[in-house]
Amino acid sequence: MCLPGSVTLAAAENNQQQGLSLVNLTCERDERVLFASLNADFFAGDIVQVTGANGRGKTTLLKIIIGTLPATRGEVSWRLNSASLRENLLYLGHHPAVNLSLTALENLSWYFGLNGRKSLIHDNLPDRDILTSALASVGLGGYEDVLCSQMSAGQHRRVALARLYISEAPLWLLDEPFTAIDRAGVAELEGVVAQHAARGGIVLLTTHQPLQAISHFRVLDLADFPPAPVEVA
Ligand SMILES: Nc1ncnc2c1ncn2[C@@H]1O[C@H](COP(=O)(O)OP(=O)(O)OP(=O)(O)O)[C@@H](O)[C@H]1O
Repeated sequence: MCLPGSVTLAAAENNQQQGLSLVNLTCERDERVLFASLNADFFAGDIVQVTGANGRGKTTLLKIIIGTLPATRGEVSWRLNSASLRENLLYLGHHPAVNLSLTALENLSWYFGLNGRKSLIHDNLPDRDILTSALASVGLGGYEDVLCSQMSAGQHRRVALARLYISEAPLWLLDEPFTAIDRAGVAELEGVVAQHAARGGIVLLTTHQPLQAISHFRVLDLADFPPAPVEVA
């Protein structure tokens, strides 16, 4: 099966066999090569920190992996135990993507397609309990019904990160997830990432901060995949 960009899906028999391969991936933007001939494999249990200086292409790489940007050359090959990338993938983008005109609970509800309308959330107590608990886990207990327009940047990020506590997707792609999060919050969230990998999940994340609370992770440094030097005649 082919998806937009350079993404293909292959069948995996179970969660443990799920994974992702980047094959000879090269990306040019505005006639500038960001990275070239990037090969990497990701397996169940992997935590991979994608590193590189500002503008090196970390966000671009994640977008290529999920198929919203095309690679110039090469292939992204997912191995999934169901045909749906959407079911298997949790992607948190660079921006928290919080709707300011909705409450924290409505935003979280919307993410999961439960139903963003307040009346239905309130009628559906089991869902509300699950979402309320997730918000409490990111330090937003008591903020369920507060409009996001009345929250800080760090709280917006926390609303988005609450998804980590209720996601059943095995594959997490997190672009700068800890931006605007205080130190205690980062340590807690690193713990959630580590637990997810310990259960057989795969996490790719970009962050400029060193990981403190995660003991086993790999680094994918985009500086290791530089474009070939231009030959001067
Ligand atoms: N919307 C865009 N249109 C064209 N080029 C873009 C666009 N966004 C980014 N770029 C280019 O792609 C390059 C890589 O950007 P990207 O956001 O992937 O970098 P990054 O490594 O995630 O950076 P940062 O650490 O600053 O978030 C940038 O240097 C920029 O020149």
